[in-house]
Amino acid sequence: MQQPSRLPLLESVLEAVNAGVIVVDAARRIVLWNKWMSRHSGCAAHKALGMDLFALMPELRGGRVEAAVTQALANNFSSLLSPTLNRAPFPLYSNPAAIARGERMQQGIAVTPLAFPAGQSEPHCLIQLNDVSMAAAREKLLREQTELLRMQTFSDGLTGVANRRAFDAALDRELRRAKRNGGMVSLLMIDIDHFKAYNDHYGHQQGDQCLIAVSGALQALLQRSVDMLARYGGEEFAAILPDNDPGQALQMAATLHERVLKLAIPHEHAAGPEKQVTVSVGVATLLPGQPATPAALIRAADGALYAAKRQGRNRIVAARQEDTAA
Ligand SMILES: Nc1nc2c(ncn2[C@@H]2O[C@H](COP(=O)(O)OP(=O)(O)OP(=O)(O)O)[C@@H](O)[C@H]2O)c(=O)[nH]1
Repeated sequence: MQQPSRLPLLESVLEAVNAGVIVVDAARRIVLWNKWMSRHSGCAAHKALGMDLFALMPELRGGRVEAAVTQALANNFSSLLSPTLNRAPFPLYSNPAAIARGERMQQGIAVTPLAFPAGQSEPHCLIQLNDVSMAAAREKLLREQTELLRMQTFSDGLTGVANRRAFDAALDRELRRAKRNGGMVSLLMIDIDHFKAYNDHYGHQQGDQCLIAVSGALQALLQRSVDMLARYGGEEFAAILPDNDPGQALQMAATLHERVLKLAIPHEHAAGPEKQVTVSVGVATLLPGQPATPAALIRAADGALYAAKRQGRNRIVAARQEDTAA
């Protein structure tokens, strides 16, 4: 049986394939521009053929696509352009709606020198393009979901500040760092006064709003990236202040205490004379070289908080330095 010519068959394949196919010659003139390219660029083959690729799409000049084409033609090197680094160098659109939105397709691009039998032809270069928009969108969604899960794992659902798990990890990390560098770590335990009475009087939902307002105010005051505010328990918050000495920690405790007062949240059974929500704060500091464990530092700050409660609430008490040591 006589074999039919393979050329028309190859041409049909090139036209039908679900990928962009461009071939340029040594002078970077387009010698092949398949249907996929026409459809997604809006430029028909009869217009593209014979043109310098970089005159047809000037924005490709000086970029990675031009560098890859030059490498292919001059040095016979292939290149794969990472879709992460080169999201959409060609002005290509997935569909008419995307054109209307001005939203380019994200592209996977391979640039390959075309092999001809030695000496038979000047070098040519094949550029293959794939629409990776869907894969990129899926990847973006996955990244967002991962970030959301990470946030949920380490943040408190009600207030959005760090949760106990994140607090434990951060305190451990900061104590290790302090030990390595001979640094300090201060810890504040902050507890809303008579919160049970607040809940009983105003209801649990308003209690939740109170927790959100107080944590938001505290969080806003912790400006350094190394500081961490966490919800330690029901109505108890903890602030880790790396590199803060006892004086600085007391100053920060006073600022936080004052800020909660300024919220002026009415509290019928308040600890202070103003009948508004107040906090008690316990402060402890690990000094350079002082042996300490997270448990010892928490115990010291908690003990100071307990003392503040005993002394009448709405106040700040610092732990004795020897109570901080492990
Ligand atoms: N609304 C609300 N209340 C909470 C939440 N978590 C804990 N609580 C309440 O916080 C209250 C804490 O009460 P206590 O531990 O007796 O302390 P307190 O009434 O604040 O008294 P002092 O700390 O001694 O001033 C309890 O009534 C808990 O039900 C929460 O997520 N939302």
